[in-house]
Amino acid sequence: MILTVDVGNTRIKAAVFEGNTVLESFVFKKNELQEKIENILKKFQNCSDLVVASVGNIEKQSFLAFEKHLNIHFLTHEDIFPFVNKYATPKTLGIDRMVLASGATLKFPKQNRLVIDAGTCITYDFIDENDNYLGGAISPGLRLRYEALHNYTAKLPLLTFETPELYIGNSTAQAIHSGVVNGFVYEIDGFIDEYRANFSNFIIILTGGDADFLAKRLKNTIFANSNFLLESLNQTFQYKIDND
Ligand SMILES: Nc1ncnc2c1ncn2[C@@H]1O[C@H](COP(=O)(O)OP(=O)(O)O)[C@@H](O)[C@H]1O
Ligand SMILES: CC(C)(COP(=O)(O)O)[C@@H](O)C(=O)NCCC(=O)O
Ligand SMILES: [K+]
Repeated sequence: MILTVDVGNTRIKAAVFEGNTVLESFVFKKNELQEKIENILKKFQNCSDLVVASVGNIEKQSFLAFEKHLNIHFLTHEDIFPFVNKYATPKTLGIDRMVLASGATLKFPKQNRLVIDAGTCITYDFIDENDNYLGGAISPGLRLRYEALHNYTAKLPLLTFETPELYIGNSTAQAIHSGVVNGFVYEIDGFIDEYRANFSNFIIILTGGDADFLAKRLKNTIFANSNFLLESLNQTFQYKIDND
């Protein structure tokens, strides 16, 4: 059994795998890390390895207390990945994006792949059919857009997500919901159209905290898998064992 942990900038996601099957998945806050992992390990005592990808401000030290129970693998750029990294600044590429690219490469061989992760940020990652990781884009995620409008203006309230009634927002609240939510959806559809115009034989993977919401609203039909990062962590770990 493998325990995978994804430390994002908003939340921590974790899942226990037996082979390729998810036995249980968890979502929690950063200040709950120690307690939640302890509980998971109490419940799943056969976990042999803990595999972590962290882009949040949680470092390897936070997991060392669990070393008496299982092996800790804190993924870094030095690990082995199944793609050729063509990013001009490979050392600053987010480890979450590397794991997503790795999962897409292993799960969908010999085709162009676009991974869209709608989390704190939206990240776009493109791996071509020859397994070259080319890069993509980073933009503010849904919640971050609401917060940015509030934090960097004098008059805009902090709203929580609501589906806009129209694209012509007829009040401050409706204008914000239209700008944030419709803007978010238009952006992603726009990027997908751009990739489609340039690449054929091409798969899109949508994941992250806003994936399910998005899948219903995008004009492009996409299959959403909110566990894709955790599944990719599990697969990246298997790949590391097989190739080290
Ligand atoms: N309970 C929740 N807490 C925070 N964000 C949530 C929650 N449920 C859904 N979301 C959405 O998930 C997005 C953050 O995604 P998530 O995958 O948790 O981010 P990260 O991987 O960067 O930590 C936010 O834009 C927000 O709209
Ligand atoms: C872009 C990110 C902040 C996304 O983080 P997330 O939304 O998953 O919490 C993260 O992948 C990161 O810190 N990247 C480093 C810069 C780069 O990938 O080029
Ligand atoms: K992301």
